[in-house]
Amino acid sequence: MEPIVTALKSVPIIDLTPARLGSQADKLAVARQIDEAARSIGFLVVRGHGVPQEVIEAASSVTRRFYDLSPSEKGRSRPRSKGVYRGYFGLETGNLASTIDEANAKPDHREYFTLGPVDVDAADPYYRTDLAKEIFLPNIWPADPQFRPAIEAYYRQMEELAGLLMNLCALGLGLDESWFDDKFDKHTTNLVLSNYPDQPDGVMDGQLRAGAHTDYGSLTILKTEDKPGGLEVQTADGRWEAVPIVADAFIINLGDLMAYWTNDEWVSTMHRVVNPPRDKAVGSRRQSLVFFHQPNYDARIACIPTCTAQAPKYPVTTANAHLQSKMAKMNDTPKFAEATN
Ligand SMILES: O=C(O)CCC(=O)C(=O)O
Ligand SMILES: [Fe+2]
Repeated sequence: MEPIVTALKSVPIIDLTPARLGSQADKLAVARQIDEAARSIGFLVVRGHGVPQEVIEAASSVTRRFYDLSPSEKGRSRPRSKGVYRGYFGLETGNLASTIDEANAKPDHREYFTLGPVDVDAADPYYRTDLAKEIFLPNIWPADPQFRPAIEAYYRQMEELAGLLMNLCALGLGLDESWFDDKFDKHTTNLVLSNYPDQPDGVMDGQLRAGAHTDYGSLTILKTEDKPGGLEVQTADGRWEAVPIVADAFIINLGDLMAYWTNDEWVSTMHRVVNPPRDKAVGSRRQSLVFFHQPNYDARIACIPTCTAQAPKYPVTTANAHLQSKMAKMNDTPKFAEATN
């Protein structure tokens, strides 16, 4: 049976099938729907995406198995040195609301596992500079022999879907569909597997599963679960609304770089993950597979040629400079310092 679709007019559900299998005109029609969502709410739900269900299920199930391990077993996947953004980070190591400079932001009631690109060609000189070596760090893999193949397969499927979405974004913005290609051909995307545990004892005052924030990259592809205590977006008039969970679909949202590229014609929308109601706190455990599509580290982020109706608002930057400024705030927590010592 299909889960209930929460009625929410502001986050549209878009079928990608015509963009994958149809004519150029079909593709353009889908691109227009994406453009409309991107201008109004910055979130969309996509179905007909072509990602095999078994790849999603395998990635979800190894993730679940990983989070079922004891704290000390999970701790074996912790990074061994400071500054290594790979592997397992425990509860309250991250503080998403601090990335929007929220005073008094509490660390997130979430644990996560993060990995970077899975097909780096170590012989390519691009990856051999000192900066590139800091960015393309080797991934950390837990002992479960099924974990790495399932997660790598999922990562590669997300790369393909993200490529399609970026082509559609380019078309939606009136650019050649390949406009973003050379900005993502050596992308630095992190896949974050997040777990929001049950909250039998409640949480600190003001603490959330994930504090309000915008995402830092170009776009985010999210696979999550329909559980009490879920994802909310902030609408233009400041209200928080639940994002619909649709079977066989992914939630997509734009990140800051899209707002910079488009001079705010497209929105990087504020969102958060709320706590379950107290009477549903047990059994509310929720996991998310979050693909933060992030350009090449040296990609130049400047107002794109079709978005110059107003004078450019943002100084020119690079993808990595923006990411690092956000990560420094996100990881400025006592538990992050402990975890990476
Ligand atoms: O778990 C979710 O639903 C979304 C989490 C999120 O917004 C993030 O990790 O950036
Ligand atoms: Fe987010």
